[in-house]
Amino acid sequence: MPDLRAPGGSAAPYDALLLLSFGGPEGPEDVVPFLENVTRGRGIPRERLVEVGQHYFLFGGVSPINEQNRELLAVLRKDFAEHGLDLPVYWGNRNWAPHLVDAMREMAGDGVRRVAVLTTSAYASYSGCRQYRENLADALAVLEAEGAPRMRVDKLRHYYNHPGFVEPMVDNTLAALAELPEPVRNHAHLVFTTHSIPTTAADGSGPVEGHGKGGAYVPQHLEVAARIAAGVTEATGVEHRRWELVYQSRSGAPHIPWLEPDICDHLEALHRAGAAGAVMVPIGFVSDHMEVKYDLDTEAMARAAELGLPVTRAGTVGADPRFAAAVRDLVLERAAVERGEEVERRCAVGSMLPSHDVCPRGCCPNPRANRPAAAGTD
Ligand SMILES: CC1=C(CCC(=O)O)c2cc3nc(cc4[nH]c(cc5[nH]c(cc1n2)c(C)c5CCC(=O)O)c(CCC(=O)O)c4C)C(CCC(=O)O)=C3C
Ligand SMILES: [Fe+2]
Repeated sequence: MPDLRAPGGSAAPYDALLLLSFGGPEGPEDVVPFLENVTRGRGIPRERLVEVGQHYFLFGGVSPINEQNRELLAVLRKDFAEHGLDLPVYWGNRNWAPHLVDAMREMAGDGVRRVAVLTTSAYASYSGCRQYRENLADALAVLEAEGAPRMRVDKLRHYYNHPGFVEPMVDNTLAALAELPEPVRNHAHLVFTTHSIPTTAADGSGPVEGHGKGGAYVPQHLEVAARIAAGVTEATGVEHRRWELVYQSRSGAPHIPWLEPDICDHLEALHRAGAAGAVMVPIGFVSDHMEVKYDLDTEAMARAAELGLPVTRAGTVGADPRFAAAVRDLVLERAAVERGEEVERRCAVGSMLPSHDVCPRGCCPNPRANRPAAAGTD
């Protein structure tokens, strides 16, 4: 079979890669309109919005996410150029400029007709998967209404178990362990964190036939956590058996059940149980954006300091060159599939299979309404 990573691999039939992300405010005047975009029709209590607005104002109204996506774009373009992959990379967001629809309009104007899409979410869930597909359908509808030529979008598969995602996280966890005082290091808990979502959303995530009750969201995270813990154990020779998956950034009404425990409650429980210390490993995110800078570095770290519990935090993959190489691998793999070629080697580590290419009917359902979604069976 052809080596997917060989120089000059073909991206045909794709004309472009689109980086599709969440977006964030870039100044104080952006904060409220950004939050309005994020929460439109989602039943988030007003108090929570005021509170989250404060998180942004604490950082001058600037979310780190856009700058981090610019860095990712740069490293993707560099990686593609160095490997003879002639594929332009565009960027659009769900909630803030550069908006998805503007990126799509630009692509259409540049003659792009078929696009591979990378979302900055590695896992299955409504927020991280189908909602982006709905955003793509909305943008395509706008272009159609404007009389633009037809464009086809394909979303690349979930990459949580790609070695280019897991391996940098192992190194980042090792670095965070090394920041702990020596006597704590070998006994520290690895506390993996991800975005809490409503338990009903977790139950419906991923193709139901593949996961059944409980959905794919939690098992996918448990898989990544187990791989990182194993990688750390291998590198240090110290068995890191004590690890947990916990949740952060809960919003929504209090009477609706979301995934638990919360990171801050968990740190308290660790302290009560006499734990020596902990490393927080934010496996749920691709960059150190506001959910990491505020919810972990500010809030959870303050709780740890109150408790006197030594805690450090591992970085996310961000613009790691191995992640960029993984994206290239995913593009070349999918391009080969779309050309009708046999693809024998799909990179994935651990016990779960490489994710599906095309979201099957009914996966990651929208909890509020059945809306058109692109790049899937329904
Ligand atoms: C699964 C998931 C990811 C990971 C996958 C992915 O990346 O897509 C994620 C990422 C992010 N979430 C972010 C910000 C926010 N998320 C909110 C609200 C919500 N997130 C949810 C889930 C997720 N969110 C959910 C179920 C809600 C409730 C409302 C709803 O059902 O939609 C709110 C509203 C206020 C609040 O209540 O917190 C904000 C401001 C930012 C930007 C950070 C920055 O600015 O640097 C990022 C990357
Ligand atoms: Fe969120």
